[in-house]
Amino acid sequence: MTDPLDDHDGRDPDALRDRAGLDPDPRDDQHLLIDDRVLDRIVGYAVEAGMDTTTVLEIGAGTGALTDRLLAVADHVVAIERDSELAAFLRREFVDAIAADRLTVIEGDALDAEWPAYTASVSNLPYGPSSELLFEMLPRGRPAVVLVQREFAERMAAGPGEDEYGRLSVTAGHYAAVTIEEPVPPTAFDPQPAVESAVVRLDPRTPTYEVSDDDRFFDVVRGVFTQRRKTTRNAIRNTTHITGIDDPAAVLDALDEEILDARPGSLAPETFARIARLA
Ligand SMILES: C[S@@+](CC[C@H](N)C(=O)[O-])C[C@H]1O[C@@H](n2cnc3c(N)ncnc32)[C@H](O)[C@@H]1O
Repeated sequence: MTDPLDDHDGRDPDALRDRAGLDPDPRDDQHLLIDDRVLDRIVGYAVEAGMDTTTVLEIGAGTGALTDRLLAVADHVVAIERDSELAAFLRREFVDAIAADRLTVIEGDALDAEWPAYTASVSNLPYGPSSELLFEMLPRGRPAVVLVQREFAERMAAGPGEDEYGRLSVTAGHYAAVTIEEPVPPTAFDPQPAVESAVVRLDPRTPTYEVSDDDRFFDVVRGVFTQRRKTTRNAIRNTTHITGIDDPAAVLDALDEEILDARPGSLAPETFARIARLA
């Protein structure tokens, strides 16, 4: 990978943490990324993928180690941070970038705050709400590079037949191609999380299948995967209260035996779309 931050002498993450003078609290999902190389590579993945960096949204800016590197490649960065002391620190630390109208700091919960229009999102997401935040992000159709728990990343990126394949894979894949760029060990953070993390790239795409109604499609995926150990035939029969399928017999009649005998974990997203259309 070429290094888009080659000429950028990034702020040292340890020095940022010391200047902020706060003890990051894991109960508030505060795991600061302190490995310079990982920080640089996260930004590198966005640049290499050709993401439009006119306005980059960062959720959970912490002490600004990633924000600093984003400012080196973006025209404008919007950083949302829930912790009021960290938001105040960011405003002090990046006073020049704010004055130059290159950085906006929004203090608040990213699940409640109004998000600005943005061209790409690059974030070390808070673990607790990462799923909700991603599903806020994905329908907006903007590319993203996010750091999330590795197990979560693997479930998002999995394909049919893989152990991790499930509702999360089909739903995320409906909006974007999901690529795991690299695993990140707990030692890259302060304080260290209990689990491994991974950097994930999300490239928005239009699905190769058609659904008449996204919500109906997601209900079918959710319902059928609640019975992942059953055959698809039984999963469709048993979950009409979730899928909203009015006439399961008609849906079963229209599907091939091969699909009906298979477990939900081996069905391609196209097949879920077909079931949703039949429903
Ligand atoms: C994993 S840390 C990342 C910090 C920094 N970006 C870094 O990479 O070192 C997540 C940050 O998100 C903040 N945070 C947690 N929940 C949040 C929420 N719901 N909305 C906005 N920020 C949140 C935490 O205070 C913390 O600063």
